[in-house]
Amino acid sequence: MTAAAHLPVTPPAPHLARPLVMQARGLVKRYGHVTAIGGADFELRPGEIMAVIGDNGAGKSSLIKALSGALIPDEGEILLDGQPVHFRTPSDARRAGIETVYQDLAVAPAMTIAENLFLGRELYRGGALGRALKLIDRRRMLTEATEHMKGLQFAIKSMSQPVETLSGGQRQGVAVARAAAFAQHVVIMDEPTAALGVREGNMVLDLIRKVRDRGLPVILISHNMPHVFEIADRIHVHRMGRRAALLNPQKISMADTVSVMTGAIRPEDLSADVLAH
Ligand SMILES: Nc1ncnc2c1ncn2[C@@H]1O[C@H](COP(=O)(O)OP(=O)(O)OP(=O)(O)O)[C@@H](O)[C@H]1O
Repeated sequence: MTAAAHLPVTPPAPHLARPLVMQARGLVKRYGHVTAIGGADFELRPGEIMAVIGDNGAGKSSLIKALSGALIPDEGEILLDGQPVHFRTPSDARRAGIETVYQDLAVAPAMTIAENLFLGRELYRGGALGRALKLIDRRRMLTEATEHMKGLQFAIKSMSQPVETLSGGQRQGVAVARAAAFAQHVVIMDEPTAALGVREGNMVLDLIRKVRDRGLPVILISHNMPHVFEIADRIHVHRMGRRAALLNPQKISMADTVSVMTGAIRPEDLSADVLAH
């Protein structure tokens, strides 16, 4: 037996042992003289809500675009379940199981909730011929939409209701529910509560928590600090094109977080206990 076999083995903390769902290393994106992403790192663990915060122009959107295939980085790498991926379009990212909910609601108001849930992924009846003839299986879409919404405890009377009859929060809820239905790996949400009132914003936060609790990790870009602190497991602070700090919202105050974001507190001056691991 070798000496090493006698060494005590300290198992890593359970959350550290979990593999990363998504990781970005050293991402760079330049537009002429402007560096939108300047060597950014990012990581996402299974089943967590990772908030991404940063001042205007910090480069949050650019980072998210790189992770969702809407932008091709000049340098760096993105790993999904530990494997390098090279997204050239948002469809590439969707095919890899990454769904994005954009700030400007991507719902079709005149269509029903069920149709919106299946928008671009309609179910057809009658096999290959039915698909060729575009025989949409409305009944199955309605049943599956109802089941899915029930699973998320989304209280809506009828899935055949046109989305234009819903409140802003409910519409955003439909967009979130659609992302949750099709995402295999990651849901990215860009300011999902920005245009909503207090009650509706809370409803969408609840829905995001349910998505997380069903095991899907969520990346949440938000300027709304109370929302971030209410819902995030970890906070990625983006500043000047890169990750400035990874914070633990259970340990750091909202005021200090904002100071890190604006540069009033240098990340290296933070005490170790407020950093997220
Ligand atoms: N297509 C582009 N062409 C030129 N410059 C760009 C482009 N996209 C982003 N930038 C620049 O890159 C920097 C980061 O922009 P980005 O939109 O990613 O920041 P942000 O943190 O999302 O800002 P905001 O919160 O205001 O949306 C800014 O200086 C921006 O002007």
